[in-house]
Amino acid sequence: MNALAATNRNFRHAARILGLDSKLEKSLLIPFREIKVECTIPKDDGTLVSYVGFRVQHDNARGPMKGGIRYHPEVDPDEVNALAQLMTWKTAVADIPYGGAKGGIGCNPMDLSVSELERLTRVFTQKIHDLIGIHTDVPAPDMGTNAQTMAWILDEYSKFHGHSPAVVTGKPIDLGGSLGREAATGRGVVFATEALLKEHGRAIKDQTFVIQGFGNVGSWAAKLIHEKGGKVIAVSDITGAIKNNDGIDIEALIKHKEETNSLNNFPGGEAMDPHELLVYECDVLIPCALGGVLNRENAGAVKAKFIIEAANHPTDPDADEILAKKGVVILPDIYANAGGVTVSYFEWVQNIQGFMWDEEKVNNELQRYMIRSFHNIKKMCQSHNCNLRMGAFTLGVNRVARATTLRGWEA
Ligand SMILES: NC(=O)C1=CN([C@@H]2O[C@H](COP(=O)(O)OP(=O)(O)OC[C@H]3O[C@@H](n4cnc5c(N)ncnc54)[C@H](O)[C@@H]3O)[C@@H](O)[C@H]2O)C=CC1
Ligand SMILES: O=C(O)CCC(=O)C(=O)O
Repeated sequence: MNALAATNRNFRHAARILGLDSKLEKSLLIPFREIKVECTIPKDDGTLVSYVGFRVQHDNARGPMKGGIRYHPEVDPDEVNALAQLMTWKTAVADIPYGGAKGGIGCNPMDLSVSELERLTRVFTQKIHDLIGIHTDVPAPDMGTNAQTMAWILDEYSKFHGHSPAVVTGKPIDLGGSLGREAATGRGVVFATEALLKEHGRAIKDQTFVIQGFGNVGSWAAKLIHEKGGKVIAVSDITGAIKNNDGIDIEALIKHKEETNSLNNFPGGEAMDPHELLVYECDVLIPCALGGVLNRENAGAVKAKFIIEAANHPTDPDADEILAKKGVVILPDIYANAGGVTVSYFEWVQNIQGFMWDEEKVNNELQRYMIRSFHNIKKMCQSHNCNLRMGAFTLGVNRVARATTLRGWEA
């Protein structure tokens, strides 16, 4: 099922549970604005190449729209729409004063040189600079983008609007980025995992973990789990997959990846078929890469007891049903990966105040926000007798619905 159909289905299910009025339901579903722009750049060899850039601004009832920008060959309008909508519910679940947005360019960043990536980012920013802003829409990194990408957006935007560090988050520290933002999504995943496991009488140190994706989110999650004594027994990325049932030395794997740009030939692990990874025997499976990776084809074979959705929409609704029947507990994306946007909020607050927090404060506040949201989700699960995904969706949708109604927008 495509990402938008899946996200709409989850939203409608939550709206039904909440008994939302049909007009309000419709207004919450329709995006505020969809932007599609041509981005043509000269390649390093002088030839011209054109890409399509998207920014979908889904909802701003609770505050400026917020969400990452993705560079990936599979970026398409439906997926960006779905990801923007997920951001609206995610910021509401985290109870931070934002709406939701997402952007992307259909390109393969691995095929572009650094100067080509810079040109592409600057052209994209030129095309959307009037539609983003500190109090309207604040981009951040996502798959295929990073702090350097945010630095180029900040610089290009500032040419039109004056120095504006708060227009993007996930920036380099030297340009007003927050300490702790780079690790925040992975760290939030770990706080969320701890909260869930505690409820089941377990702890990270007693569990085995399988992680798909070893970029920003996957590598930080793996590193922090490893530090807490959890055994990471299999890891994959776009280059391949490795396993070691005695536990992979994650620090050594990070070093190997930095040196070789690949997981292959890591001396502390054995190569495995990447398709086997999601169905490998473990306690906790953490998808940290693409959407839709758990679907009706593979869900029946999943052996994990817990799935922590660090990626956005890794589980499609067919898989959700199959996994529920098997008793697999799923911690949904709009909660599990909210650590990134939560620290983005802290970064934005620091930029607006012109005051920098130390890293301990960032991490402590992040933990407080993640635990608070977990308990709020559990309360919704109890009130509505629903699973964690619907607990999170009803929590988020209800908050946005209340803000919409208070503004008088629903009629
Ligand atoms: N960066 C952030 O702060 C946040 C990211 N997310 C989500 O987390 C996921 C990962 O994002 P990042 O780590 O930022 O991206 P990234 O670009 O830093 O890393 C992505 C990783 O996925 C791997 N990958 C790509 N295709 C794969 C495949 N077919 N099989 C296995 N691995 C594959 C890549 O090799 C890379 O290791 C995405 O779904 C993103 O939307 C969610 C919240 C915040
Ligand atoms: O940090 C942010 O503003 C957004 C992160 C993001 O794109 C996400 O949570 O999926």
